[in-house]
Order: sequence, then structure tokens, then C-alpha cells
Amino acid sequence: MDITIEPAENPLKGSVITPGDKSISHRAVLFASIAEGKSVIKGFLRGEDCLSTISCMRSLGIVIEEDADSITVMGKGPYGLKEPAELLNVGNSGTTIRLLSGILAGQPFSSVMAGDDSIARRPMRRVTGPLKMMNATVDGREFANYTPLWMRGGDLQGVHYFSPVASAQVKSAVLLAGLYASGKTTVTEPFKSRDHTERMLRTFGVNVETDEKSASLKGGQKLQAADVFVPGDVSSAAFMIAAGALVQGSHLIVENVGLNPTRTGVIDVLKRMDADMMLLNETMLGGEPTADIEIKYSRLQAVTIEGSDIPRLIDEIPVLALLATQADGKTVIKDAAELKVKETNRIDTVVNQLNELGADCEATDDGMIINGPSKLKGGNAESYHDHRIGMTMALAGLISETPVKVKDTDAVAVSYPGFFEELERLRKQHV
Ligand SMILES: O=C(O)C1=C[C@@H](OP(=O)(O)O)[C@@H](O)[C@H](O)C1
Ligand SMILES: C=C(OP(=O)(O)O)C(=O)O
Repeated sequence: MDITIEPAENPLKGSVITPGDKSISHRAVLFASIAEGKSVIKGFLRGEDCLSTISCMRSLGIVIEEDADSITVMGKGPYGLKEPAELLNVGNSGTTIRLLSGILAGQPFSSVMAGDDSIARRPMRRVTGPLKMMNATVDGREFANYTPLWMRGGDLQGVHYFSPVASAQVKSAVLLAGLYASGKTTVTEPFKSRDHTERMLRTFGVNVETDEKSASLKGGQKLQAADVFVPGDVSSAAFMIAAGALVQGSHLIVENVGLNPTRTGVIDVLKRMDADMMLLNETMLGGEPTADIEIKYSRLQAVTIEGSDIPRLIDEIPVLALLATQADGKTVIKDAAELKVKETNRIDTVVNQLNELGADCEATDDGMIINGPSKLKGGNAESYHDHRIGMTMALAGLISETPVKVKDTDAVAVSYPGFFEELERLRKQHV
């Protein structure tokens, strides 16, 4: 479906509740499935990606009940999964295929995973490589780099894996396989990636050791069922925070934002950009720090974003790039080549689409340069079926001279079902 976003004639006002964290929702279902007993998950994100994880676990024989405010998973223990009769369809979700690979690597049966066109282009060797080192049998197109991925798990051996990329998906896949391996498994990364796996495995009773760049666990540990409360997703909140910062006169409260320190790069960068922002009601929910965020329209300054901050804000770069088009000066984003292997090549899709609307951006090998501020003129924008590009282009419509028509917005439901309705509601609350 195409959606036309009219320029905002009035400030955005009011409060919005952030939908559940996508990374944590996936993990809750996966870990509960291989735990012994019944786990109840509250605050679960009913986005398409997390629904793909539920459907894969059902195909593997796990009973999962859904009701209005919770998901109940009847865990069957580490070896309770059954050989699936059908292909495991991961849809658009990189997290599903990569984390599930780690679990399937430990299962004594054969399974095949595939997803949509975007998943078919995303590199899987980063996960299948270390899993093979651990003794799993894996294949796929181009020597196990592309879907469909076929696996037959087996007797795994622990490894110390030095990942060339800071990736929570790689780290999690190897650690999950490590639960089925003999001895100890360690993953060391160039920079620390999000640590939801380490935190949640502990909630399920697994002993995980961590230091600045490594995480380790011993094989053979059993997960015990646990109830999980999923905080709001800072990656989704970032779009509403950006809307508040971009539209003149706005004043929003974005509630229930998960503030795990491995995810708060976007908050740190917004502060450096001089955003008029405050954290309210800081608390701990389900083992993760959370707060409400008050944001007002802000005159933004250009910044450089690089190094260890990149994994802490990787999914927020499209919306940060839009914010940078309105900031004074030259914003430089570097060390972010990982953007090329997301749902789309997000260096190209962000730069092309923002330029199309009248911004001054340039793609580089590992990021982009944005000169601001520029008045966006509006027009047609592609989402390329990438949820984060679709939402970024919609926000561009709020500050353009003429409307922005965003193509194929259905993808937004991958991480933020109800995004357009919420945006519309905030626009109507100016009086
Ligand atoms: O582990 C996760 O839940 C995720 C890790 C990140 O990917 P990488 O591990 O590829 O960096 C992120 O981009 C993705 O949206 C979710
Ligand atoms: C990259 C993303 O997700 P995934 O890797 O799970 O497809 C994302 O949500 O921006």
C-alpha cells in the first residue's frame, strides 16, 4: 500500500507508547521453546518478524498460545523440538534465521530455512561458518552463504570464535549452538553488540560470563521456563523521537523506551546533536532499564558517528540521516558498512531517497556524509520493502514543502505495526 504524508502544518503533541522490543521478543520465544516448562511473555511485539519466529517454532512442534496481552510458550527442553515437515519460513527476519540456525545446529534432525527476497540476498556465512567450525552440517546457495539454508545438527564442539563483525545475531547463534556443544564456547567481537541474549539466557537460568567484548557459556546447561517482560523498542521509539525533534513547536512524550546501554547510541547522538530531550521515570523492567522520553522541537547540530557507537545505533542510522538533513553542518557517518547487508543496502537506499527529496547526501564506502540543513521538497519515495526506510520517508513528508508519497508501506509492520495510525493521532492533538 502507498501512503501520502502531508507536510505538518501544526506541531505534534501528546504521548505515544513504544511497541515491544523486536530483539527481545524474538529471543523470548526462542529461549522459552527450548526451556523446560511454561513461559509467559508480556509486552511481546506482534510485528511480522516476531510472528515469523512464532510460526517457525510451531513448525518445530512447540505449542504457543497467543492472547491479547501475552504469549504462552510450552517449552519442551533442549531436545524437545521435532523435525519439521515443512520449510521454516523466516519471512523478512534476519534475527529469526540467524538465531534459529544456532538452535538447529544442535538438533539431531534435518531442517530447511528460507524467507523473502530480501532474506535471500543477506549473507549467512557469518553464521554458518562458525557453526560448521563447531561441527554442524550446513549447506545453502554459494557454499552456505544464502538461503535456502539446510541444516543437520549433531555433536557440536565448543569454540572460541573471533567474529570479524560486531553482530548480535552472529554472537547469539554461536552461543545458542554452544549450549549444545561439548566444553566452553566464547564469542569475541570487535565492538560489543547488543547483549539481550546474554541477559535473557541468565533469566532462563544459564550461566553466561561476559567481559567488554566477549561472552562465554558452558555446553549442556538446561534452560528453565521463565516469565519475560518485554520493554519498548528504542529502535521504534527513535522514529517518534525524531518526529518530535523535526516538526516545529512539537512536544511529545515517548513512553516505555528500553534503554539497554548496548542500544542507546541513538539517545547519545541526539544529545550531541543538541536535541531538547529529557529522560523521565527511569526504571528497570524485565531486567532491562527503561524510561519515558520527553522530546521537543530542536535546532540540531551536525555530528560525527563512528566506531563503537555504530553497533549501538545501527538500525537507527536511516532516521538519524534524516535528522542530519535538518542539522547545521556536515554529519559524517563511518564504520557502518554493515548497513549494506540489512533488509536493503541502507547506505544506498537512504542516500538515494533523501537526495531524491532534495537533501544533500553522499554515500561513502562505510557510511555517508550529509550536509545540512536543506529544505526537502517532497515527491515520491520508495520504501524498497524495508520497514526502516518506509518510516524514515514518512517522517520526511512531515517536513517537506509538498507531500511525500511513500511506496509499499506494508513493510513497516515488520517492526512497528500501527506506526501510521499513531503518527496521524499525534498530528491531530495540536489543539
Ligand atoms: O540480534 C538482533 O536482534 C539484531 C541485531 C542487529 O543485527 P546484526 O547482528 O546483523 O548487527 C540488528 O540490526 C537487528 O535489527 C537485530
Ligand atoms: C536489520 C533489522 O532486522 P533483521 O536483521 O532481524 O532483519 C532491522 O530490524 O532493522
